[in-house]
Amino acid sequence: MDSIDFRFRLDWPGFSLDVDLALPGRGVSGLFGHSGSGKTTLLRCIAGLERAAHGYLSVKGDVWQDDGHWRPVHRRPIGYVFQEASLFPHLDVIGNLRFGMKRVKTLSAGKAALETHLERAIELLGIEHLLKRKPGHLSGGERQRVGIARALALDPQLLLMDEPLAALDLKRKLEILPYLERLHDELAVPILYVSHAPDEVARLADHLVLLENGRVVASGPLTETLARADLPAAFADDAGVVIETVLAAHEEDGLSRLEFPGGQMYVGRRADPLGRRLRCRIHASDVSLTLNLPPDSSILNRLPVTVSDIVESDRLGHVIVRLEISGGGGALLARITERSRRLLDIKPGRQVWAQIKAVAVLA
Ligand SMILES: Nc1ncnc2c1ncn2[C@@H]1O[C@H](COP(=O)(O)OP(=O)(O)OP(=O)(O)O)[C@@H](O)[C@H]1O
Repeated sequence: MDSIDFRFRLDWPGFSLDVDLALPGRGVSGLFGHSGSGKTTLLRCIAGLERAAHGYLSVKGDVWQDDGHWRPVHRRPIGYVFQEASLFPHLDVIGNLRFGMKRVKTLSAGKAALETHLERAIELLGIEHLLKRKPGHLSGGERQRVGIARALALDPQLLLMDEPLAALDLKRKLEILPYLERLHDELAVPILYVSHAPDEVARLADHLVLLENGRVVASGPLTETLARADLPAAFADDAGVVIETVLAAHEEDGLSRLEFPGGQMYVGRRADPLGRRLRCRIHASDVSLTLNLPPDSSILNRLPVTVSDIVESDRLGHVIVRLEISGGGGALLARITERSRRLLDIKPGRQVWAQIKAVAVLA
């Protein structure tokens, strides 16, 4: 009852979409896939902008469409955030926010409740100081924050975000990511977040859906799905896992120590307080394997692991090795050459050391 369930089948010349999914009714579901895999088309089906020949959609038990019933787009309580927020240039920010709310009369609660949602959206996106500005006087990141606030002010039951950072340069992306994290942490509304940037999805999502040629290739909790040895081809150079850690200590030599079930890792000094949960990303290409612990290695982060799976890599002469971290700390992926695999006799069940060359702290 608390999930978002849908089935869509749509046939166009040269492309067909055929999906059947149940997504969690809370948190962020990342929808990842290469260009043309059907991510936008799927969001448009959910929004009611495309009418799939065979379609079913229920949001937390409320059926929005099935074979005999179709709720049109203006009666679906969704917020839709696009790559670029199209704001009315002649209206100031608050005018733009209020304009979007006019249609809400048909959707939900009374006026007072809507005002509360508007205030909350303004606060969440940190745009109080921008309310009187015209869109022409906003940066790309600020415009996008206004676009997200506009979607939230409608008190949506589902927030659809289609590559909301894709049009921004890196600096603006980094500026807006903390606001997206706030949405994730503080909002009860489920978010479907489309991106073709694996690191962005790894940072924000709890659940991951991988789409290829209009079909679902994988759908599951983020950490489990990223650690599957059979999917890295889809992620190419960005293949790698996410490990949830806790900041345990700031060491005297300028490093911070992160702990997780089964081990610990060191990263450059963090400004965060001790006890903070930090999500880390470890790319498969940053993990190498040794049979014994070399006494003279400069690599600090080394974990005892057990090989559980070996799959041919998308890169010629390489394999992807899945490694279970002892103590239930999850799994790592390593991309190594086929020659190294042979020389070290890497096979399922073998206990080895994983040397981690780089750990990126995502949040
Ligand atoms: N109205 C349409 N009629 C026919 N084909 C379409 C239509 N809209 C999109 N397509 C095709 O459907 C496929 C999926 O497009 P879609 O925009 O959903 O992909 P995407 O994964 O969102 O891609 P991107 O990451 O580039 O935005 C593409 O091959 C596209 O050319």
